[in-house]
Amino acid sequence: MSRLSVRNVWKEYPGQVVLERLSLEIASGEFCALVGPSGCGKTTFLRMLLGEESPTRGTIELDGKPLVAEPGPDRGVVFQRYSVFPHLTVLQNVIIGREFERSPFLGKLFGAKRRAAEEEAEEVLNEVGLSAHRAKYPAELSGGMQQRLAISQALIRKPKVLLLDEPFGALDAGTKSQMYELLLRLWAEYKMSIFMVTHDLKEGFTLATRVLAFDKVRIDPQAPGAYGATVTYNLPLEDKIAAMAVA
Ligand SMILES: Nc1ncnc2c1ncn2[C@@H]1O[C@H](COP(=O)(O)OP(=O)(O)OP(=O)(O)O)[C@@H](O)[C@H]1O
Repeated sequence: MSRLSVRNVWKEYPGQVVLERLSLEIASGEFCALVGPSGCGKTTFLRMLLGEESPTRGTIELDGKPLVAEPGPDRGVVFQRYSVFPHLTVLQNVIIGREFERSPFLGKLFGAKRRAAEEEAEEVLNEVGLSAHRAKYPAELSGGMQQRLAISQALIRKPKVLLLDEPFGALDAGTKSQMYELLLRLWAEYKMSIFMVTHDLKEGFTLATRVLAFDKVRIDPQAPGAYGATVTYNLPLEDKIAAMAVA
């Protein structure tokens, strides 16, 4: 389960209100697309969900519990630019996703735990179609393959919530549509909630069960930082939600 409650959340940086009066109730397992003009705080919202940033005011709860102020294993994240480590092989890159989760300070796993992590990594690579490339380094992979690797790093932690920041922005159209199929399959299989920032409205409507549009409703031309953005449209895509309930 991963029900998200956002209650009257504000996020301010010195001299700038980024987000204001944000209130949302998102059911477990939904796929939300976050859209809106550049700089309106979509990434900031994702970073609050990840625990990298805290709200200045208001509360965010996951399954009725306040989000802890640091990234937890229940949340995985994938950015537009590949977050993979260039000096590690594909397999090692996935295992490290597990190592960071288990012991963020000590890192390495040994013995039976290491073997179990290797097996899990092999399984995830199989899911995303990268098994045959397990011994390669990221530089030897295409952009789409690198993004599949980044998704694998997040998936090995079996997150309840997957956060995606324009994950397909750098990919060509053909690779994108393959990635859409993969992501929808993984979403159904892992039963995660997904929050995905995208600049591509069509992508949002294709993939998501709910589109959240961020924008400013108040603007003071003399003081551009005085007001923040909020969710101006919260559009449930009823047919997709119905399909999700059946699956
Ligand atoms: N750590 C920070 N300190 C100060 N200001 C910040 C910080 N992080 C973000 N901001 C500001 O918050 C605003 C929103 O940034 P954010 O990256 O969330 O927007 P966005 O909607 O994701 O933009 P884009 O679509 O261009 O990626 C920007 O004006 C940015 O400069």
